[in-house]
Formats: sequence, C-alpha cells, structure tokens
Amino acid sequence: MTTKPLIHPSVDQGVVSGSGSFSGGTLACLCADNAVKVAVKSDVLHNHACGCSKCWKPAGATFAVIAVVPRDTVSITENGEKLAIVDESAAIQRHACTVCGTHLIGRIENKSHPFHGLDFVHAELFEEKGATPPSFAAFVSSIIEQGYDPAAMGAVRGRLEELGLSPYDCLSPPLMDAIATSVAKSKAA
Ligand SMILES: N[C@@H](CCC(=O)N[C@@H](CS)C(=O)NCC(=O)O)C(=O)O
Ligand SMILES: [Zn+2]
Ligand SMILES: [Zn+2]
Repeated sequence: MTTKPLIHPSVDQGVVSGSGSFSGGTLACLCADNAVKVAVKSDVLHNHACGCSKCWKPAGATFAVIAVVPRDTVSITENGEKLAIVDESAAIQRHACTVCGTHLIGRIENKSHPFHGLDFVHAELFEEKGATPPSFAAFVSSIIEQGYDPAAMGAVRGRLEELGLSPYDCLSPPLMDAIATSVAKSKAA
C-alpha cells in the first residue's frame, strides 16, 4: 500500500466544504490556558495551502493553510499581551503567541503593498466550523527548502490535484495578476 503524502490535517481526509454562510468567528491559539483570541467578522477569502517556510503550520503538517480577511473585521479580544511579531522586517508581520508559537494574525503595514488592508489568518483556528476551505496551493516548491525530498514532489503535486488544490510555485494566477495590476498602477501614477 502506498501512503498519500500528508498535506495538512484539515485537508488530509478530503477538503470539507464551507457552510456558504460563514460570517466570522473566534480564532484561538493552541494554549490550553489563557489562549489568545481574535474575533473576525468575515468569512475568509483566498484560502489556500502555502508551502513557504514563513507561514505557521501545525505539528506534522507539510503545508500551512492560510487565507485573508479585511483588516477592519479583525480585533484581538483576549490575552493579546502574549502576541509578538515574528519578523518585523517581513512584508507580512506575523503576530504569534509567544507561548505556543501559533500565528494569529499576519498584518501588512506597508500602505503601498498590493494586499494592504487584508490580514492573513489560519481558518483552522476558528472555534466555529463553516469557513470557506482552501482552493489552491501556493509556494509548493518551497517545501524542499525545509527538507522535503525533491523526488517526492510529483506525488505531492498529484495529491494536491486530487484534493482540488491546484499547485503553484508562487501564488495562483488570479492573485499574481492582481499583484501585477497593482504594480502597473503604481508605476503609471
Ligand atoms: N521560498 C521562500 C518563500 C517565502 C515567501 O515568499 N512567502 C510568501 C508566501 S506567504 C510571501 O508572500 N511572503 C511575504 C512575507 O513573508 O512577508 C520560503 O519558503 O521561505
Ligand atoms: Zn498560545
Ligand atoms: Zn506562506
């Protein structure tokens, strides 16, 4: 029996559809006590698997599952003093729980960044079910940088395709087009 490559616990048994009416909830870190909680008043957008080394993933996962929500729908509601920015110099400032390491919010402070106004969140941390699931996989080749066997990439991409998560080595074509459109506009201005 060949075992399928593991992607992420939330999709390894198949991608679960969203409710279609999810309008937000509470994200919680993995601390058993005094968990950091973040209220989000929106469903997630552009949810995807990310193979990059910077996005947080739970133990044993090969990919992160990460999405965006409008920044103005996000508020830290409990134990926010436990959060610290992982890398101040990164485009996405990832606010992580200093006790359990979970990333709660990835925020872009650069106003000219194409994704300014959107916060990155991990929908698996919602206490409620029903958020829109991931629909593609980004930065797939980046898993090799973290030690994944390059010879197993065909199997990984095959599994992602089987799950309906089209694999890309940067972002999906619509998101790459959105970034390029923003760059073109800023050049023209
Ligand atoms: N190959 C690199 C790719 C890192 C990367 O570019 N990550 C993307 C996807 S999250 C990004 O937008 N990074 C911006 C940032 O981390 O601030 C790695 O795995 O570290
Ligand atoms: Zn925590
Ligand atoms: Zn990433």
